[in-house]
Amino acid sequence: MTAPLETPLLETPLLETRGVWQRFGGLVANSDVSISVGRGEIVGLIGPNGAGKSTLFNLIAGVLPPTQGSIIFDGEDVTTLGAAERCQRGIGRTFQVVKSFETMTVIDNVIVGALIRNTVMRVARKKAYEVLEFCGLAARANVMASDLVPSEKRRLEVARALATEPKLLLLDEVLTGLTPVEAQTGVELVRKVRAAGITVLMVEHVMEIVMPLVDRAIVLNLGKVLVEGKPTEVVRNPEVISAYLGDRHAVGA
Ligand SMILES: Nc1ncnc2c1ncn2[C@@H]1O[C@H](COP(=O)(O)OP(=O)(O)OP(=O)(O)O)[C@@H](O)[C@H]1O
Repeated sequence: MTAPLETPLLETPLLETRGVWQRFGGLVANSDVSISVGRGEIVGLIGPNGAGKSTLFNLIAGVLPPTQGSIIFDGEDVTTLGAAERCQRGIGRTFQVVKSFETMTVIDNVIVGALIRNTVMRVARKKAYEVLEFCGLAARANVMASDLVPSEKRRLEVARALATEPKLLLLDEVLTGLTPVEAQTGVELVRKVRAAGITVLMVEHVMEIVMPLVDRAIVLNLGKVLVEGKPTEVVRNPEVISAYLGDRHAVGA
């Protein structure tokens, strides 16, 4: 008789939040949030200002411990691990407010990320160059980060996170505030990231850009998951239209 097969790891989600709460004093920023992200997916996290998206990112990345609930990453409960340990496990992130080191060169910024995996400087530098090429920033390697234009700074944020060799990349509004051409370049970069085998969870406000890109959208409102599903379903959902999108995004409007 053959032994029953264990569930292959490939079929388990890469990320799960289970009943996650985050309270700041009396304010409930995340309320019983349970989401999952499958391996190889691009998932969009959307919702109005103050819905709790950045808070959820911080809980997933380990910046904050949740008040309640657990975070499961790659089959492991990482709830009590700090941000550096989660980065080691394979959670990479960008920040809504660009956090690159302005007084360092572009390549040195990326080396900081690469050193998390490769402590030999020569190896980290090589990795950093590869990542800059991947992100279309190789020609800017030796300029100061402060001299980059805003769209390049966003790509540098992505490059820094990619240099840590994540399994999951959390992108916090990397396409916001860009021209349509720059945003399209950003979309292509996100597609390349997924093609490289990296799962993506992204917070975005620009629906026209994010909806064609994502496989699934999760809508947060008032700290709770309002709806999740295929982008085409989500944009037609009356609750989403009323809480977030407004009539201008309603199908046929
Ligand atoms: N460190 C904190 N201390 C107190 N309140 C906080 C803190 N961080 C977030 N909040 C509050 O939690 C709520 C959710 O904020 P959060 O930044 O997660 O929302 P968001 O969906 O990311 O919004 P936006 O789209 O504007 O970035 C807001 O009311 C915010 O003021």
